[in-house]
Amino acid sequence: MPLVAGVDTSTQSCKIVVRDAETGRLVRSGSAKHPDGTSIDPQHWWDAFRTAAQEAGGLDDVAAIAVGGQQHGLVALDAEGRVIRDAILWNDTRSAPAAEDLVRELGDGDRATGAQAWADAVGSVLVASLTVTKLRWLRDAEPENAARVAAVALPHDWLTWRIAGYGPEGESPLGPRLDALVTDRSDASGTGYYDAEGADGAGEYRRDLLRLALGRDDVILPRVLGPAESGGVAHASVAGSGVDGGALIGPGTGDNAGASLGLGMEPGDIAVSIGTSGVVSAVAPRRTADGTGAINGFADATGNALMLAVTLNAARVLDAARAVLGVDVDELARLALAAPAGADGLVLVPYLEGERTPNRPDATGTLHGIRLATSTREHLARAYVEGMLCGLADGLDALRSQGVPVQRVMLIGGAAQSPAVQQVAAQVLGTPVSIPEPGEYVADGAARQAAWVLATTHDAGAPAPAWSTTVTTTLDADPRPVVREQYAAVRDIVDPG
Ligand SMILES: Nc1ncnc2c1ncn2[C@@H]1O[C@H](COP(=O)(O)OP(=O)(O)O)[C@@H](O)[C@H]1O
Ligand SMILES: O=C(CO)[C@@H](O)[C@H](O)COP(=O)(O)O
Repeated sequence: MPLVAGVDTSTQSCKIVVRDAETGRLVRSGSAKHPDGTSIDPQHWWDAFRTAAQEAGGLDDVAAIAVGGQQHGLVALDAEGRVIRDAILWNDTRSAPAAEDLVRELGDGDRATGAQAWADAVGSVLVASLTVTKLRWLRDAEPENAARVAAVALPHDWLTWRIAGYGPEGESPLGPRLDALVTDRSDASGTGYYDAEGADGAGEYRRDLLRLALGRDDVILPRVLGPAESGGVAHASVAGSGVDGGALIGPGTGDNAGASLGLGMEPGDIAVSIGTSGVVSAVAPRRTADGTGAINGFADATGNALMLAVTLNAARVLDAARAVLGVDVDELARLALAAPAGADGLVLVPYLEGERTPNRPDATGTLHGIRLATSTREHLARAYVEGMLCGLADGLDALRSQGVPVQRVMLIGGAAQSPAVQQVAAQVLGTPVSIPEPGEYVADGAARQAAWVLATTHDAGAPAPAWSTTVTTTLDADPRPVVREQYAAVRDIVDPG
């Protein structure tokens, strides 16, 4: 049976799965870490990809490959295909003032008008995460770099381009063919200069908005491929990666659309992903245009919309708790579950890295309700888990308020493996919580896309392969209203909006 590879070039690491194209059976996998930081030389992604590919036993035998990746990061390339500066990632908030400027400019000076205009145009009100704000920041803060920009890519576009053999002269077999850059509708929809539903539903770049941000629009943007359209072939001599020539390359995806494809999500399903970002997402036939900014109206990887609420503070909140307490993930979970729901009033508002939803780029976290009785390791652990999940519960409410049906929640991402996260999720989200078997669902979605691309070489209209997802545990809803009530009270004190 042919094999396919799926890659997740995420914030913290690169993960690769090799699966049977027909059944979806996992055959091999590998991963490698990325350095910390909110701006990073993309060379690290390439190095991590090659290491992960080796750990996965090489990719010589795969018939197709696709890359899912962290969204929004700005990879600015010069005419020689060189990265002009470190990529500025989705969780870098330096462009928050630029986002505000762009919102007001589109509203002729009025913020509310501008916010709705961006939501109508591209599905999202601008915050620092979106690529277009990073271009405005570049124009203002680094005009010499801005003047050198010949092409703008996202992390998954850039890695796909390198796998195809393109890159700077001397570092790649095929050289700097900028017009060979490709992307997909899902990741393009997170740039802020692509309307996934424009051009009668076909999707179109909004070069006027790109020009508004950068001051010019004479830059190459990746060609947007269809959901199962091949972007070429992996190059045979990609040094050290083990990708053999002839492997078809899929369009790739933004990571959240990748997870949605990997999980096989249908309307009514909600994915709650707890990785570096916290993401509450749902597939819908059309996006809404939420002028409040709580919901991003992106595209999925199949032709639908993907509605998301995204927080900056998720798994790393728990990493911070572990650092404070000096414990590993198992002990953090044990401590959190040893304290009562609500932690006797100890509440964390977890804006440790600023926040995106709500849009508070300069906010800091707050620990409220410290008393002698709550000054225990157990209470602290519980407060961190509950605060992080309450931010996501607010996101789920925002999705509901946009009319998104909520039938079941699937918990994924690194921190979803924590028993404390699982149990507290059932308490604060107010829905049954399903835990799919541990896995890399973004990489799985990319692999499924690769299998889909492969299938279309025999049958142009083939559907995505019907791989199944195994749910290992389902927790009944276990609502504890006190947790969200006291969180909301403290949140509204520290962040009156
Ligand atoms: N059992 C666990 N409990 C809590 N956090 C965990 C656990 N396992 C992994 N993590 C955390 O999950 C994060 C990595 O998740 P991942 O989804 O791979 O992130 P990303 O996709 O953003 O790179 C890390 O911050 C890690 O510490
Ligand atoms: O910004 C978003 C989505 O809008 C994030 O979800 C990024 O796409 C990063 O994802 P992870 O690496 O945390 O999974």
